This record gives sequence, structure tokens and C-alpha cells, in this order.
Amino acid sequence: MSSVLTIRGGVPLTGRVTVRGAKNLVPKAMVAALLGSEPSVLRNVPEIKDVEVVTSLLQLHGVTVVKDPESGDLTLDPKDAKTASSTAIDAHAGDSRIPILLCGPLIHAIGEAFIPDLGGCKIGDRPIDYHLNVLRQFGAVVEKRPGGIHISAPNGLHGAKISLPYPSVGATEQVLLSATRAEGITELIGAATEPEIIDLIAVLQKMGAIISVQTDRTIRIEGVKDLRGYNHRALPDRNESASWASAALVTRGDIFVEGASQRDMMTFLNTYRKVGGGMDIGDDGIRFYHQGGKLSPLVLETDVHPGFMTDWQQPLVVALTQAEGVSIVHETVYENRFGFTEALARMGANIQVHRECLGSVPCRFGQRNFLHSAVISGPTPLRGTDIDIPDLRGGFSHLIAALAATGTSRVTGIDIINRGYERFTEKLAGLGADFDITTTK
Ligand SMILES: CC(=O)N[C@H]1[C@@H](OP(=O)(O)OP(=O)(O)OC[C@H]2O[C@@H](n3ccc(=O)[nH]c3=O)[C@H](O)[C@@H]2O)O[C@H](CO)[C@@H](O)[C@@H]1O
Ligand SMILES: C=C(OP(=O)(O)O)C(=O)O
Repeated sequence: MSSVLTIRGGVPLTGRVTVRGAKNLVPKAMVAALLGSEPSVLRNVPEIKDVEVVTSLLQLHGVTVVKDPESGDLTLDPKDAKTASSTAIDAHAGDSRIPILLCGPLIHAIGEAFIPDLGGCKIGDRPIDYHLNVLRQFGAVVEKRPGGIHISAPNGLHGAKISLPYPSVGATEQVLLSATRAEGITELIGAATEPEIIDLIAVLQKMGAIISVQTDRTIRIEGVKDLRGYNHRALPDRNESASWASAALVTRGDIFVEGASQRDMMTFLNTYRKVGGGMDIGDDGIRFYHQGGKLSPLVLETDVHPGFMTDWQQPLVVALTQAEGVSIVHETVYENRFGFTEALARMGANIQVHRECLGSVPCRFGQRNFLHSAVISGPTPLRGTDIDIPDLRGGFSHLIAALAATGTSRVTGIDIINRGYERFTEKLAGLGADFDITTTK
């Protein structure tokens, strides 16, 4: 089945949306439940595709996953964990990036892991070399098999001194999920410290893990033999919150994002204010709105936390097409995250992408053939067009551009958006967007 959105643009998005648990934490907390000797309860779980994929993978491995029909809370019981058939696991090849994080927990639970080829957004090569190196340093044996990789640890996992070449979110989580029940002490140097990682550490601490985070990107984990279950409310999705904030600016609207958390979004909020966006920060959420005047251009570089998150970049670029003057955006996390600007250019935006590093943050992509800097001149009116969605955030960016544009846009590939935005068409309808959906077999 595939769905097509026909969007009639030009309506400011106005109203309220609720944001629940973070896509970049919830599936990982679900994986952590495998490390416990008793059931865990995860609250504030959104209905998104990555949660479905991980539910299915855990169930294939014998974990009972029960969803409360009213609250949506998940109870995950790992007591009957078992090896799954590789054909069944294969069916999830290309669905998500989470399966690689099952390695450590599956080795602890059942002694081995078969991991299907990963999916996730195509915004660069996205290798898994750091993950495999980390696992080898813990004593795991990694073998390439058709459709995926097999991991075992004939002598168990042992703590190690590990240094990451780049503060990778996934590789840091790989270390955390492998080290908590490994024998001995692990020291991780060059760790990522995104809020979702700190929330995963909170989950593991509830389970009985001993983990300390130093201010110099060093994380120390003292391995323990057994872990309990946890009861945890997932932190809210700061990336979805930032997306709705950009939607308010792009469509000249006014959106209260219930659940948006100031503490996890400080860098985004500073940038939003510099562009000229309005915000009222409350205890239960943040109101984001267009203040009616001109938007200001920006010079911006994406970076690891506490820098400007790469997942915020694409929706904000759409807002910068409406700013008065020239903005420069240097993407330093992924080498190929500007492909979505091609559709914006067809809609009338003035965006040039460059191979050079147009910024001051040292970047791994500089002397190579990657179009990873963008120069955006505005304001340019946007007009509706046909768009095929390329990835999650690029897709959301296309939606908000189409919602702001004059005329009609026909948008295909919208199922990708369900990976990270819960019930997004219901939310858009609630904000007054003018669109139809047709679904074909
Ligand atoms: C499910 C999830 O949480 N996804 C997030 C996670 O992705 P993910 O965990 O995949 O991103 P990483 O932080 O690992 O990737 C950062 C950079 O490191 C490189 N790298 C990573 C691993 C590796 O083994 N080798 C390697 O070279 C990547 O290609 C990329 O250039 O963090 C990203 C950076 O905040 C976010 O954009 C994603 O939304
Ligand atoms: C890049 C993203 O996700 P993933 O790592 O799941 O592909 C994202 O959420 O923008």
C-alpha cells in the first residue's frame, strides 16, 4: 500500500500538537529490557514505525511485549529470550538502524546475535565500523553472513578501554548496552552525550547498572552480573518538537507543542530566536510562532550535542528560504543531508550546495566529494510541485514547504514520515492544513 498526499498550501498551521517519547530513545530502551531478569515498563511510547520494528524483533527473540490499550505503555518481559530464525529476522532488513544495538543484550541473554542489514535514513554512507570494533574490543567474534552479521562471544564480554574516533550516538549506545553486564570496568573516551543517551543511562541505572558520565566525554561503566527490570517514562522527542517549531515559522503559523522540553532544546531555541521566531516556554510545552515581521538569515553548523542537532537542520532550512538575506548551513554530521534541497529549488527556493566546508567546525567531509554546505538566499515565494519523499526529516521539510507554498503539491513516499512522526496526518489536520490522502494498493 502506498499513500499520496495532495496538499493545497498557503494555510498557516495553528493549534496544538502533543509530542511523546523520543524516536531516538524509545526503541533503545526497549532493547535494554533484554538485559533485565524481570519485566520492564516503558511509558510515553509513541506509535511510530521504529517501535513496531523493534517490538517485532524482540518478539522473534522470545520477549513478551504487551501494550496497554489505553496508555500505550509497554511491558517487556525477557524471561523466555531465545534465538530467532534468521529468515524471520531477515524480513526486517533495511527497516531501521536499531537492530545493531541488539548485539550486546542478545549476547548477554542468549549467547549470540544475528543482526539484519540496517536501514534508517539515506543521508550518507552510515557505516557500522565503530560498532563492530567496539564489540570486538569486548571480546565478541563478528562474522559476515548472507543478509546480515552473526556475533558471538565464546568467552563472554569483558570490559575494555575504548576510544571512539567520532562521538557517534549509536556506537556510544553500543558500548553502554554491552558494558553494563560485561565483566569488569569499561572506560569510553570520546563518547556522545545526547539527551537520549543520558536517558538511556537513566534506564540502565534504574536496572542496577553503575555508569558515570564525566564532562570530558568520558563514560565509565562498572560491569554488574545481573540487572533488574525498569519503570521509565521516555524523554520527549526534541526532534519532532523542533520540526513543528519550524513548521510554525515556515507557514507563518502558531503551534503549541505540548511535551516540548526546554532543557533538551536549548541550542535549537537560541537559533530559533536568532532567526526571529517567537516562543513562549512553559512547563508543559512550548508555543512556537511567526511574529509577523521579517525572518533573519543565519550562519549555522550542525554538530554533536550540545551543538545544533543535524536532525533539526532540514526543517530549519525551509524556514531560512523565507529569511531576508543569505544564510549558510554547514552539515558536519552526515556527508549527504542536502539532497532534499533539490525539491525546494523546484518550488522556487534559492539554494546552492557546495563541497567546501563553509564554517569553522573541523569537519570530516571537507576535502572530499560531498555536497555538505548550503547557501540559501531569501525570501523566495514557494510554489506547489510533485515531490517524492527521500528520508524522514527531508520528507517533513517537504511537507511544510508544500503547506506554505501557493498552489497544490502531490507528495508520494509519505510512509517514511511514520518512522519518526506519530499520527502526523491527524496532527496536520488538527492544525488546519488543507490536504487529502489517497491510498492505493
Ligand atoms: C536512531 C537514532 O538514534 N538515530 C540518530 C543517531 O543516528 P546514529 O547513531 O546512526 O548516528 P551516529 O552518531 O552514529 O553517526 C554520526 C556519524 O558517525 C559516522 N559513523 C557512525 C557509526 C560508525 O560505526 N561509523 C561511522 O562512521 C556516521 O556515518 C555519521 O557520519 O544519531 C544521529 C546523530 O545525532 C541522528 O541524526 C540520528 O537521528
Ligand atoms: C537520521 C534519522 O534517523 P535514523 O538514524 O533512524 O535513520 C533522523 O531521525 O533524522
